[in-house]
Amino acid sequence: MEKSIELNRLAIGYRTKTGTRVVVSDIDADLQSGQLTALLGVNGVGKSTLMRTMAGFMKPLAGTIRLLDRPLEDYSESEVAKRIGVVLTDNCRIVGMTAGELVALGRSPYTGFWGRLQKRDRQLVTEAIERVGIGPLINRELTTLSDGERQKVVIAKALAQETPIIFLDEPTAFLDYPSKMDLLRLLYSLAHDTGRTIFLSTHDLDAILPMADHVWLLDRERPFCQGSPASLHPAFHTYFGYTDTNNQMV
Ligand SMILES: Nc1ncnc2c1ncn2[C@@H]1O[C@H](COP(=O)(O)OP(=O)(O)OP(=O)(O)O)[C@@H](O)[C@H]1O
Repeated sequence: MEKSIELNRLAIGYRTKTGTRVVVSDIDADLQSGQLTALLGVNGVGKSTLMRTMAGFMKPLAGTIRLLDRPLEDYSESEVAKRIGVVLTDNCRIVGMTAGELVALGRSPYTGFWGRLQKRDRQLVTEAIERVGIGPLINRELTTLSDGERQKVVIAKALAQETPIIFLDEPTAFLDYPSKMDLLRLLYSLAHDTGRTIFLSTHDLDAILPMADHVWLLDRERPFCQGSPASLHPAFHTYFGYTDTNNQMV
């Protein structure tokens, strides 16, 4: 296992016309390859902001981010796209595009947006489609799919992108229970069998805690903390009123 991302004294938030809005500060943490790390916290605490900042979509307010042992700001956008695949909650609805075409766009960091797919690109797209089980959907237009179906397509696109690191913002949000568990098993096996770094945010404690190798906790009142699910178990109760018998969610 290696550190794939390292945060030092990171502060995240927004620069607005009236000033700076700090969402979270003093984050010291790292993500390891071969592990599934879960980012937990109540609504509005800063999970998406953190993920967007770590993916280079937003600038940190302070502190540093290192990606594969180099400062994140030293990478170009396309260099980051070859290293981090990002699945956000926007749940992509591009009019006129089929599911298969969206998955194929996962290869665009290598081919350019309009680039032709080579044999290996097509093979990776096919493998991603099979792995997520969306074969029957590939000729359907994205706008005709259910939220859960579209979510799986976006995840297949991230797999086709073949990055060593994958970020997913609430990937289980639209999924029914069997699909949720299938997806978490898939992400766990991507981490453990292929050595990828998987980093996902979720409110679904019961589903994620048995699967996660590591947990990051964001809270408005308390400093950032991280650890194994077992070591943080008392904190889940303090932070979220969670017990593992009543199916409460964060
Ligand atoms: N563009 C923006 N400008 C200013 N503040 C913002 C902006 N986007 C989000 N925020 C604020 O930043 C804080 C963190 O939001 P964020 O979306 O990161 O939370 P979250 O933990 O992902 O929430 P949820 O679980 O509801 O998705 C919130 O208070 C939100 O209102």
